[in-house]
Amino acid sequence: MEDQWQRAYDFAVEVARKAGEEIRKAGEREIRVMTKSSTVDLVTKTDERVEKIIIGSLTDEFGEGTHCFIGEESVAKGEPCILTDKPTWIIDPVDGTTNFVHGFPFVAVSIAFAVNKQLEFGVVYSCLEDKMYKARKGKGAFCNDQQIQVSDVKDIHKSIIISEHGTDRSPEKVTKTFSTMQKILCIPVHGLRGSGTAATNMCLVATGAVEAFFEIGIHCWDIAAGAVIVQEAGGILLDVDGGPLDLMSRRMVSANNETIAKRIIKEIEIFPVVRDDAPAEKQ
Ligand SMILES: O=P(O)(O)OC(CO)CO
Ligand SMILES: [Mg+2]
Repeated sequence: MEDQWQRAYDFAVEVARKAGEEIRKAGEREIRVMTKSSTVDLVTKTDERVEKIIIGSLTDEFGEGTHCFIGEESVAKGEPCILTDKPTWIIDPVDGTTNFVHGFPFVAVSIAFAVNKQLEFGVVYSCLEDKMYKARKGKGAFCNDQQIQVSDVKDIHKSIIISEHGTDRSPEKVTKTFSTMQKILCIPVHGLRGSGTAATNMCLVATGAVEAFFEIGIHCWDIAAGAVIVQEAGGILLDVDGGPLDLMSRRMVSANNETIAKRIIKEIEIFPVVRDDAPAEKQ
């Protein structure tokens, strides 16, 4: 049924906007910061509250038990992170929590929807910029209702690449991350950037502001919505080894085209990360 999920898509946009308003208001008050996997992996009451608002709104709309949820803060509290064939919402209530805490102006709500393990649509609301990015499979990608498209640059020397440092600060991983960045910078490319939110980074690929975003260590909720947006804007998604993207692998290259993606992949120093869907004892 072609339009089966249109209501869900439209509702996701409404919910993302409501969540973004909550984040904006919360940013005007004092923010109490807690930590998760390390002292630089930050979380706030706003992350937890906004995730509850999103899941609560979706449950009220679509009924208890009809849809599954993978939410960053629910998983942090022990909920499973397994993608099944059932209709599943993949949610990051506050992507860019560190930015939110510091008032660095890129913070996004990321909501994706998958059925039979295939992403149907994605919504990223960059709430401090008031930019609503959305895309539904086969229907194009939009920012504030204007259709968006990736850049047509094929020459890596004329590109801007985005990446992040992540929250794992073990010296081996930081060394590999910086070594990759150094090699890419010295190709040379026009520039290296990082907005501090994976969801926004992917939207920047989708609008053509940058040619590629890659990262090892991101989670499925950081990239699921952005993945649909990049693809619908004409871009591609790959694993850092050049294979197909695996949403649960915590590794991703998103790019405007294969030429740029493959050139970046040549320079990426891969390090191991624990999959999002690994059993709890391996996390
Ligand atoms: O701010 P969050 O949701 O922890 O996400 C980070 C990466 O995990 C930025 O994308
Ligand atoms: Mg995130």
